[in-house]
Amino acid sequence: MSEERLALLDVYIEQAGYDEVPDMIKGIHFTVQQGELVGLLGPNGAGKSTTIKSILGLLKDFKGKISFMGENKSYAYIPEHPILYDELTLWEHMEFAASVYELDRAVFLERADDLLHRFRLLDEKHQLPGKFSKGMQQKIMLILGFLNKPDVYIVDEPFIGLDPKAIKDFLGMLEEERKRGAGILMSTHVLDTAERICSSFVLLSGGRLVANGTLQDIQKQCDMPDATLFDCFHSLL
Ligand SMILES: Nc1ncnc2c1ncn2[C@@H]1O[C@H](COP(=O)(O)OP(=O)(O)OP(=O)(O)O)[C@@H](O)[C@H]1O
Repeated sequence: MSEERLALLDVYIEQAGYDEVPDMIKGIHFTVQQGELVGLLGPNGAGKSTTIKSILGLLKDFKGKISFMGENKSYAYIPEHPILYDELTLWEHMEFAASVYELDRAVFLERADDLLHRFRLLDEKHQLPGKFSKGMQQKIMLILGFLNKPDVYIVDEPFIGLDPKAIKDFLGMLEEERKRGAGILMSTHVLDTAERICSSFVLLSGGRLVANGTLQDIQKQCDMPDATLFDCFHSLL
């Protein structure tokens, strides 16, 4: 990534956590630049979700600074577990999101149609998503996230539950958004996909930052010049 690119998200976490352990994560800083896809990696319990909660402003004892920059200073959060209203249809969810984002009606209708088509949910648009499969519900979260075309995406483990076609559609959409200039932070355990699609990585362990940089930077840090991300990950942890 070139140095002149704008940092859209600047994360500086001095410490954050929960009542019992207020410093569950500590000393974590990194940026997400325009057009960059940053993989947030680490074993179970490493602090990935806590980092995301800190960025979203959900932790009361947070110490540090989170700065969103960019044209609109807008972001979308795509959670790991779908959060849906039982009494709203898929289309009503989309209309609700559009009104929160204050999207122009014509823009909304065009994007909505495109997204429903891409994720193959056109036939289900007037149905209640409560009875949809987990993967279909996950696709709704992706659709709602992509609707606003924000500056920054924060995506928590998107691959679990999606079928291979949906993963391909999702990755295609991410690529388009990167090309548009959006920055993406994505937590995942799927290291081979992360290695293929991410431009840089933030590796956490035990609530601390273990590595931050491109695959090349991380290979250098491990002194394993041709190693895969998977091998570097295990060497560093
Ligand atoms: N609400 C909470 N209250 C207290 N401790 C919590 C809470 N949520 C998470 N933790 C603890 O914070 C630590 C980091 O958890 P976190 O969910 O951030 O890890 P993660 O890297 O996202 O893990 P996974 O890959 O399993 O999702 C863990 O030790 C966990 O037990």
